[in-house]
Amino acid sequence: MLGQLVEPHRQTDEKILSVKGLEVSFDGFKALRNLDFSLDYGELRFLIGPNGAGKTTLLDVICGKVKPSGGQVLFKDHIDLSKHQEHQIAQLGIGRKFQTPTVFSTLTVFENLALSMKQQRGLLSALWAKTTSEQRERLHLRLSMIGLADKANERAGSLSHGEKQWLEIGMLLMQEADLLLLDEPAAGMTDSETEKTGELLHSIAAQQTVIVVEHDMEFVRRYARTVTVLHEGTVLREGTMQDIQQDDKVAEVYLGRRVERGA
Ligand SMILES: Nc1ncnc2c1ncn2[C@@H]1O[C@H](COP(=O)(O)OP(=O)(O)OP(=O)(O)O)[C@@H](O)[C@H]1O
Repeated sequence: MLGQLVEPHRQTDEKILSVKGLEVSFDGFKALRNLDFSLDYGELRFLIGPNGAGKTTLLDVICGKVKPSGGQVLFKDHIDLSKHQEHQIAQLGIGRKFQTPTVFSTLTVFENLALSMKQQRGLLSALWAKTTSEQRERLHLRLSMIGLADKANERAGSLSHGEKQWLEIGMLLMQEADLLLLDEPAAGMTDSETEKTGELLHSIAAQQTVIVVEHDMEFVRRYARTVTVLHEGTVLREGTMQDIQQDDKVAEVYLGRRVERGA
């Protein structure tokens, strides 16, 4: 099982996510229109765009919360996500983390992670049954990855906001999701927590694929590899942050209004 965690990325042209001509309508209003988007295995992709651009709606479609009115969303080149319910999509290997952490505050950090472990057993037996040595190894690996190894026995409720966010990311990692969808993972964090989060995203992307929706342009500048800019429900531009910052159209619709250009 541990071998899965260090599996090298595949070298083929296979995409982990491939979105074509995606349309989403809310009572006739097109929140997403003719949107094309694809993601290679092991990518760390930042999704940015002005308010109402469609970022959350795109994540909602990927995780099954919103059904498209047109187009195609393929996971691993062969799974049509529009045909699956939200819980099935989670089981298929797509994990979503919302902005507000939802950890079990009366349980310890370790127990929260153990409960999230991908397994056949029910919740209670997962908590009380003995973990195998292999499972403990996975738990400790994730604990150190999220920087909470020395807080394993503390109640999650006593953690700082940033630590709760990391714990929740760790819980997603325990589910062994292949694709993680993170909504503003560094929101409300201190500077040092923000830095650790940026580093954590990069270490996750060494093994899994990550999409991050982000408003904090300083965070994007520091940690983004490839950035996709959405505007009015479709992709406006895609490229490195440097490309994006130099793009006049992006400056016009987005960056110019939110951040000083070239800063
Ligand atoms: N359930 C809904 N019903 C009606 N309209 C919706 C619904 N959800 C989103 N919208 C609209 O769809 C558009 C895209 O919204 P979305 O939340 O995806 O944008 P966003 O890029 O995530 O914005 P923000 O950065 O402000 O979170 C907006 O105009 C929004 O008002």
